[in-house]
Amino acid sequence: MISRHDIVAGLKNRLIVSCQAYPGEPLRRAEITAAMAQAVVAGGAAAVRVQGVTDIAAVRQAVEVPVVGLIKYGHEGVYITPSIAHARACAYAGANVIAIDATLRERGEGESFADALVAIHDEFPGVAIMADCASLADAKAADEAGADIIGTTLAGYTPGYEHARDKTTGPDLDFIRDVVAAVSAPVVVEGRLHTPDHVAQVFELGAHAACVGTAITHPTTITSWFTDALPR
Ligand SMILES: CC(=O)N[C@H](C=O)[C@@H](O)[C@H](O)[C@H](O)COP(=O)(O)O
Repeated sequence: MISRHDIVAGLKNRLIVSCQAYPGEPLRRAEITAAMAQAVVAGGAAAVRVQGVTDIAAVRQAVEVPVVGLIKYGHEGVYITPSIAHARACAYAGANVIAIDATLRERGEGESFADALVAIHDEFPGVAIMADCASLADAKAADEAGADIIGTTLAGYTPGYEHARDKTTGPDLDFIRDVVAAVSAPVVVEGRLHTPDHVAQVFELGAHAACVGTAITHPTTITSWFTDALPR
């Protein structure tokens, strides 16, 4: 079996594509997510990021590339794989990498990011952990805890958090620069990468891999970018 270190090494200089539809949206069906995953892999995606056990299981069957799994539980506070039980569910569904909120915020179950990391590494040694961070403090703590990947996913999305960063238009380049300089784990840049130029920029800053969601797989938002350009 391929080790979690090999999974992460295989993502170097590659693109991960997040295939997610949100609650109530027309594309929110596992077979559609699986087809979307196949489509982005055909375009060169080296891994796919998928939310929810049903979608993770469907995508695991549909593509050969690593699946970065997460469970969103609610949409406020700590909502990305907020407990060890959620992380376990991702692993059982077939995720090769599990994305977990790595902010230093309080969480309901009282389990920290580090608790979840230790539990999953212990129970599923082949599964890598991606620390979804919102701040430099999160990234340093996650690196210290032994995260396999440091992700910039949550920068700009943690209102009220003492370490919160403003939501930049496009990627938060200052944050990315600081994280790359501060941690030893590979950095996957995720969040508001809307153009190929954004992707090129973050690799220049030292990203290990880039993860793009909305700009590739969320047609409602992409359409609104175009309708916003129509004459009024
Ligand atoms: C903040 C949060 O909950 N991010 C989520 C994480 O899984 C997704 O909604 C994003 O689409 C994903 O991070 C990719 O980012 P972007 O869609 O900007 O390329």
